Amino acid sequence: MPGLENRKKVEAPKRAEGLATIMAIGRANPPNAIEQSTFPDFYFRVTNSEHLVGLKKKFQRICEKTAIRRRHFVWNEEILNANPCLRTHMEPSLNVRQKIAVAEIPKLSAEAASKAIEEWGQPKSRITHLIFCTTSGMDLPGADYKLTRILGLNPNVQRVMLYQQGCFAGGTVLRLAKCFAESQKGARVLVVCSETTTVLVRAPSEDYQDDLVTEALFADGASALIVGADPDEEAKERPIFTIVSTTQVILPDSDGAIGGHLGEGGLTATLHRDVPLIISKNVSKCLEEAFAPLGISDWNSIFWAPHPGGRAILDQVEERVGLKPEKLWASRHVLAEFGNMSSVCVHFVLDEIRNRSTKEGKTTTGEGFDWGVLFGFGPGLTVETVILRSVPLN
Ligand SMILES: CC(=O)CC(=O)SCCNC(=O)CCNC(=O)[C@H](O)C(C)(C)COP(=O)(O)OP(=O)(O)OC[C@H]1O[C@@H](n2cnc3c(N)ncnc32)[C@H](O)[C@@H]1OP(=O)(O)O
Repeated sequence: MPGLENRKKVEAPKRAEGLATIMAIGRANPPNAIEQSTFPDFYFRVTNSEHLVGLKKKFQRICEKTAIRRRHFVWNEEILNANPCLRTHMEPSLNVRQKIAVAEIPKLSAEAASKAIEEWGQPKSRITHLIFCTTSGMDLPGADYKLTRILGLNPNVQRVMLYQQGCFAGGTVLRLAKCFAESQKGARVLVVCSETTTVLVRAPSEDYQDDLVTEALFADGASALIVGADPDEEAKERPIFTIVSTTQVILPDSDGAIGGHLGEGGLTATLHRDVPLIISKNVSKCLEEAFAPLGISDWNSIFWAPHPGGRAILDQVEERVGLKPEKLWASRHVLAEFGNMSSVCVHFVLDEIRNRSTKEGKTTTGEGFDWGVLFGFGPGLTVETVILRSVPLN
């Protein structure tokens, strides 16, 4: 049949030959930074909650246990004062939160994306796909559209917008980027995560003390990566990590352990006390399944990039898996210096790992190790496991 051959050509675009690689990493934080040691005083003062003496003491205890030193926010005291509904516990405030997030999320992402594009060193016109992920500021058209306009990307860039995924999505975006990069020769995917606590910040309440952990942990930031297969050596494209495999799983007996509900009072998060236990109990199985095809079972012989959701999660993973104390240094560092920036964190962790590897003269971008693992943890409980391969440094 004469038309059949043409149809075959249409149906089978050329795939990339190699695996997807991360070619650049950019990051951004808003300028307002608050030291965790002063945060309880600030938070209780600005929300007119100083009379809740016991609650403040509890909040101080939680803040001290977070192992966070500093967090950045797009909101500041002036914004809170100008919008009193953000300083109450549950007053209707979604319109105000939306307005701030819708304006700030694209700005923050543009800063991170510009840095990634600069490191990549190629013309923006080579970007074929955009994956944008945020838990804040749903809007039409979305933050993916706004970023495309701000950066001046091609109008035919193929966009995917992921709203409301939570912290595991730092892995999800890599899973999707790998699909795009490998299924179309020459594809270059701009991956962006941008998160703000504008949806979360509210006054403390005696009646809803679970919120204290949320207020003590989360922070604002953005990350951007360029992902593509078959690096163009002539154009000086240089891979940092290869994305070898990706999987997502819902953990057993974890229903409702992490959740978030968006309503008139903003996003209320549920973080069950057993989250660190549930994650640490299941990490070994995720590792065994992911690394079995590679014949790797010594978890100290790989580099580690787990989402620093909270200090207790890192502590319990380290203990259960039998990791040497230095294995989680990058996740602990990002937690300490930036707090839990949800989907953004794991990309900061990768950036720290490759930077320190270069600085300390290691043989590979993965601290001298060949293989590594990135874990996204989030609502469900859902885990994203991403196996990475480092690149030799010379
Ligand atoms: C949003 C997403 O999609 C993905 C995410 O990243 S979700 C975030 C995941 N992170 C977590 O779930 C937090 C993990 N937990 C931690 O890191 C630690 O438990 C912590 C830093 C919060 C506290 O440290 P700790 O070593 O457990 O200290 P501990 O002394 O036991 O607890 C301090 C106080 O916090 C309270 N607390 C601990 N975990 C709590 C929780 N999940 N909810 C409410 N209160 C909690 C304790 O009851 C205790 O209160 P008192 O002092 O009044 O007794």
